[in-house]
Amino acid sequence: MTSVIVVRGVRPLGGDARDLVIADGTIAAVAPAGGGERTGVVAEAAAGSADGTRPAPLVVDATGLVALPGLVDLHTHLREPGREDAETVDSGTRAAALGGYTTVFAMANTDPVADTAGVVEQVWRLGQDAGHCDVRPVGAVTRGLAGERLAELGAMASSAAAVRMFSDDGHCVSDALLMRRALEYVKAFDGVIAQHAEEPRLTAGAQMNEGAMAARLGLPGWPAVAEEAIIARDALLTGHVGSRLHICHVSTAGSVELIRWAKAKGWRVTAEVTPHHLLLTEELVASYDPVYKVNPPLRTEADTEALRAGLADGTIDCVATDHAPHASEDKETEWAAARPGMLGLETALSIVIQTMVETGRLDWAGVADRMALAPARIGAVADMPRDPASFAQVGVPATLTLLDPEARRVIDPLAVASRSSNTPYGGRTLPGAIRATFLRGRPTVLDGKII
Ligand SMILES: NC(=O)N[C@@H](CC(=O)O)C(=O)O
Ligand SMILES: [Zn+2]
Ligand SMILES: [Zn+2]
Repeated sequence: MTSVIVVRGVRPLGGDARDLVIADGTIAAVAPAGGGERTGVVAEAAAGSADGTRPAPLVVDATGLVALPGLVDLHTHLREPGREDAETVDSGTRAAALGGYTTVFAMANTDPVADTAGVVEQVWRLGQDAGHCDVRPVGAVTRGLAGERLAELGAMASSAAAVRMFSDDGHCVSDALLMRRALEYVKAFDGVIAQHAEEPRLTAGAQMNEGAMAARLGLPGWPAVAEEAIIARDALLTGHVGSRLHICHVSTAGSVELIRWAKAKGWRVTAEVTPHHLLLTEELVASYDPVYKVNPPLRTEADTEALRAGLADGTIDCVATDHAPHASEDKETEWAAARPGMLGLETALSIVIQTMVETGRLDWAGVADRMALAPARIGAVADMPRDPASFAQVGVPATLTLLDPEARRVIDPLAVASRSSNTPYGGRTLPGAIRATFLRGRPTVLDGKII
């Protein structure tokens, strides 16, 4: 039996209202809102069939909602295997679907580390079993994230998980020769190395952004140059070997300049920025509340401005959450002992609306590009259209999310889908709310709730 869904009155990328008919996972018909009743396409779908061979469809009233392509997160920590008390593949992908995501890339810093075909296949299967969104495992670059010997990159690439992105995230691949070898290795299958850019000698003992604020608070500083030195080095390396480099969680104005320079050279460098680095600044550290402790650290207002400008002009290709759940015993402690990292999946789109849409820096097509199309290209996600408009056209897989742009919601850390509660937005009122998410025609979220 074919399952049919009729989405009424939705505005793809904020444009004119449309009725969409979804059948067998793909978009089967698109008509001006209400117009399909006259031409019969939507009316026929909405009626089901009299003889019962086709069931009455699910009708979703999407009046006033904006449709975007299903969001893609290149940087999620799902914590399984190893720290299932903080997050599981199931709980993390529920959070993802509720945030409008249909694909997440699961970082390799689990226990055991995702450095073999066995572990990446396990994570990939857990994602399939949970069914809330596609899970694409990221493989470790080095064995055990130890930075000494390359992991089994080829075996992970040819495994069922078909790994294309490799990262030691949490750690920097600081050895230049190892980084060069990794870049060379992944060229064979057009893979990409995602670098956590942090020169470890320059950040030993660091607790927050280096500068006047750190001096005032008496906390050891994490200088911008520790990030920028690695970006410059790796851009040169990737240019030299002709491979693909992706920079994780870019956090400084100087990094944006370096990436602009590398792209002008024609080198294959891409970059992501997190929602929290677009919005939050180091002033929050004055509270000594570890919910604001993150790596790289929150920076200055000038940095957030440069990051917003870089994302707007495409120097920074995409937004990635760096969703980093931590159990309360690892977070609710004194600043120096707390683990770095914050939740992101359920609030990312809201923060992008606040920092990029409401400020006039991106329209909905721009949001679709930076949160879905560009990350899909970087991570080699199949089935993503090449231009923002075509995700809601006849014949394409119905992988999309419906957003109420007028909604306002107050974030309650205890009411999130994630197993952890370390959101930095607790008590804040954020714009926008996801009402529904569809993965290849199957609803994963309806009425703002997990299916
Ligand atoms: N961002 C963080 O502060 N923490 C991440 C690791 C990382 O992204 O570097 C984590 O795994 O908790
Ligand atoms: Zn990192
Ligand atoms: Zn991370």
